[in-house]
Amino acid sequence: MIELKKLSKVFDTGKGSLTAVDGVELDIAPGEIFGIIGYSGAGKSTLIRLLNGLEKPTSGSVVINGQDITAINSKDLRKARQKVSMIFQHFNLLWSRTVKENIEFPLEIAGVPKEKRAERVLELVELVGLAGRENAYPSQLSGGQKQRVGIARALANNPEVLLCDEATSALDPQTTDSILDLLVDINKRLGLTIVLITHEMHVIRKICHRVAVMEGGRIVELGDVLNVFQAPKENITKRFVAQVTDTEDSQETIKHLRELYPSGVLIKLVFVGDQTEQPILTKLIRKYTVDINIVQGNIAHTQRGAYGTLILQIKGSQPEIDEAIAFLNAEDVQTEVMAND
Ligand SMILES: Nc1ncnc2c1ncn2[C@@H]1O[C@H](COP(=O)(O)OP(=O)(O)OP(=O)(O)O)[C@@H](O)[C@H]1O
Repeated sequence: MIELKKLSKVFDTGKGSLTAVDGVELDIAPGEIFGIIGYSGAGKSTLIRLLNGLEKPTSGSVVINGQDITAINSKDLRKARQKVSMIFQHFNLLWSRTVKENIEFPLEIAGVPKEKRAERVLELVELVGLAGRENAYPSQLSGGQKQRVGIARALANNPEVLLCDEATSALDPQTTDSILDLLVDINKRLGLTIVLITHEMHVIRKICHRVAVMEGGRIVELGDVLNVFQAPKENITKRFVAQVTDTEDSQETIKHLRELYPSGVLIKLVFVGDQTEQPILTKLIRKYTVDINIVQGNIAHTQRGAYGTLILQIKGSQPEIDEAIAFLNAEDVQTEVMAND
């Protein structure tokens, strides 16, 4: 669906050149919700602007549905852009137009006849849950409602790809969740491919199937969301995962837990998918003569299944503890001893 090949963008800043996107190779499948996460300056916005042809690459190509959008003339590019639409952090609505008129705008530009436009606007208003608010002006809407207008407008010309540029960053947590639910719903109902950029791991966790982590213009880690949560490789990815799971493995945290739980073994367990629903700890306690304290726990649900971490204090004789850990590993629970007395 989307193929990025050796994609680079170098800006001439006056003080020298700056590589914002550096040799990115990426394939995004049709119907996928793909997230790109990175801190400010990582190159996410530049990458997304390259994806919709707003920015021309210095080298490499962007192929969408077999068409290289970096190698076509401006007329064809305009056409290709209709297949790729976008929603923005600050909504970018026309303030002097009502909800209905904002949604109608891209249809007018595409030359859709008036009657057809009215029909389509009605459908879109229903789809994004704005029925009854058609004649309101953006200034009369909440942030979440404004983004719903943005989504309806982006879907007006039946795009194949929806790009989301920090689409929920200006919203409160509850509204963020409702907009993310709407995106998942649209993805399922319309089979739309969604590519989003964000600096919030919560967004990736909640709706993405796969994630790429960007740093210094490069993709430094890429994978299925559940795998990345379970076993982040790069330090930057670990920091993003910690945003959501809350079980930071920093020396500071371990020291603090050790002070609170000074004896026995402190062990971190990682459960994935179906395991999160199994009574593994019950089995463990029945089988081995060890005492267990639950020190910290967390479960996160992703589009690819659940992911949980648990920190336990296990007390008992060393051979019993070793056997208990071997049992957990045999049950495919990932374990990591954080401290041992
Ligand atoms: N038009 C431009 N001219 C010069 N430098 C640019 C331009 N656009 C972006 N940059 C630089 O490219 C780098 C990547 O910026 P980009 O906006 O893509 O990052 P980002 O990950 O989206 O960060 P943010 O979330 O802060 O926008 C930054 O160092 C930025 O200053």
